[in-house]
Amino acid sequence: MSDPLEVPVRLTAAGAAPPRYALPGDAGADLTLTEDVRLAPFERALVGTGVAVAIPEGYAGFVHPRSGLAARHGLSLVNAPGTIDAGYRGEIKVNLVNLDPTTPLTLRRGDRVAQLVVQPVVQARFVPVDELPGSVRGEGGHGSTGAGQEA
Ligand SMILES: O=c1ccn([C@H]2C[C@H](O)[C@@H](COP(=O)(O)OP(=O)(O)OP(=O)(O)O)O2)c(=O)[nH]1
Ligand SMILES: [Mg+2]
Repeated sequence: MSDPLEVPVRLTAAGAAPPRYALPGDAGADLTLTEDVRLAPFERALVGTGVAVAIPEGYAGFVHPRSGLAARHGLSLVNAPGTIDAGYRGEIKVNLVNLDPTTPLTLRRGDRVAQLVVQPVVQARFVPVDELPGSVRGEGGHGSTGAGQEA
C-alpha cells in the first residue's frame, strides 16, 4: 500500500478516540460516540464523535454507516455518506437514524457507529454551454437500461 495520507486529528471530548482502521487495508476508519444515545424506531439524533480533523486540500472525508450495525439493528445515517470538507475544523457529527420499525436501539459512549473514508476529490469548473457533447446514454436515466425487469 502507498504511504498513508497524514491527517491531523484533534480530540474534542474527554475519552474520545481518533478514527481507527480495524484491519490493515480497511477503507473506513471507525468513529465512536462520545455519549450514550437511545433511538426509538425511526428516531434520529445528531451526536458527536469527539474528533475534529484537518483533511488536506484535494481530499474529503465521507462518513459512512457500518454494515454490521445496519444489518443487525437497522442503524444508518440520515445523510449517508456525510461529507467532511477539507476546510472543516469542527467536531465530526453523525446524524444517526434507527431504521428498525419496531425495536429501540441503545448505543453507548465508545461504540463504533460510523466510519470515515478519506478520498481524493476534484473541484470542477462548471462551464455553461448551449449543447452538451453526445454520449451513448444520452438523456436516459431512472431505470432506462431495464430496471424493474429483474426479479
Ligand atoms: O455527517 C456529517 C456531514 C457534515 N459534517 C460537517 C463537515 C462538513 O464540512 C460540514 C458541512 O456539511 P455539508 O456541506 O454536508 O452541510 P450543509 O448543510 O451544506 O452545511 P454548510 O452550509 O455548512 O456547508 O458539516 C459533519 O460533521 N458530519
Ligand atoms: Mg455544504
